[in-house]
Amino acid sequence: MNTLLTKGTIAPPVQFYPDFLNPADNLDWFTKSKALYWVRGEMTMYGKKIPVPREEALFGDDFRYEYRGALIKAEPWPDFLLEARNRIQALCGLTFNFAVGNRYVTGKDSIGWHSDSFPQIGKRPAVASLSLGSTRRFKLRHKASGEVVDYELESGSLLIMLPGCQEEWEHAVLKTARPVGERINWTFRPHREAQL
Ligand SMILES: O=C(O)CCC(=O)C(=O)O
Ligand SMILES: [Fe+2]
Repeated sequence: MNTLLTKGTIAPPVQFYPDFLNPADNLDWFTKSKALYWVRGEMTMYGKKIPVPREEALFGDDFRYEYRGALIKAEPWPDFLLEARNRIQALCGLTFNFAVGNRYVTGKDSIGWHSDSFPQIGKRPAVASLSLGSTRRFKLRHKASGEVVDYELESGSLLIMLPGCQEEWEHAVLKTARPVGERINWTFRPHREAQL
């Protein structure tokens, strides 16, 4: 399965495991993910409050986290998500204490160009991204050159953004007019406890 679409001259600092999950866990974890409590939040754009174009769910170790400007206590890990976190840690030797779930219900749901960088995530973080459900296109754009590299993230695939990826690249899952089913993505991240 070759899911890298564009061959650029600059290789993004990622590790890609297209078949990370076995078929049984793949289906089971998608079903369990869908059954969690998801929230479509609000964000401010040009001074206006608009719905976030995806649903979110946050889980993590027993810490206080800062998310979208608010201090939150992440929900405790569901068993399957802890298992996912532990397997990913064992694979790459990095540690993650927080997971952000994004649920893209239709092709209209998306996440715009951004980097996962804010003080609490620490310097040069690694971020591991596990995809479940429908395939969506994940784009990486090199900040300095503008070069874009696309990955088709199929269900059960794991893409690890290594240190340097957030600093030198942006990423996005853009809206699509193609008929696509629901997709859930989990990003496992390091996160320092927020200071009050
Ligand atoms: O859905 C994805 O593949 C990416 C999600 C993402 O970039 C994020 O949560 O910061
Ligand atoms: Fe991101």
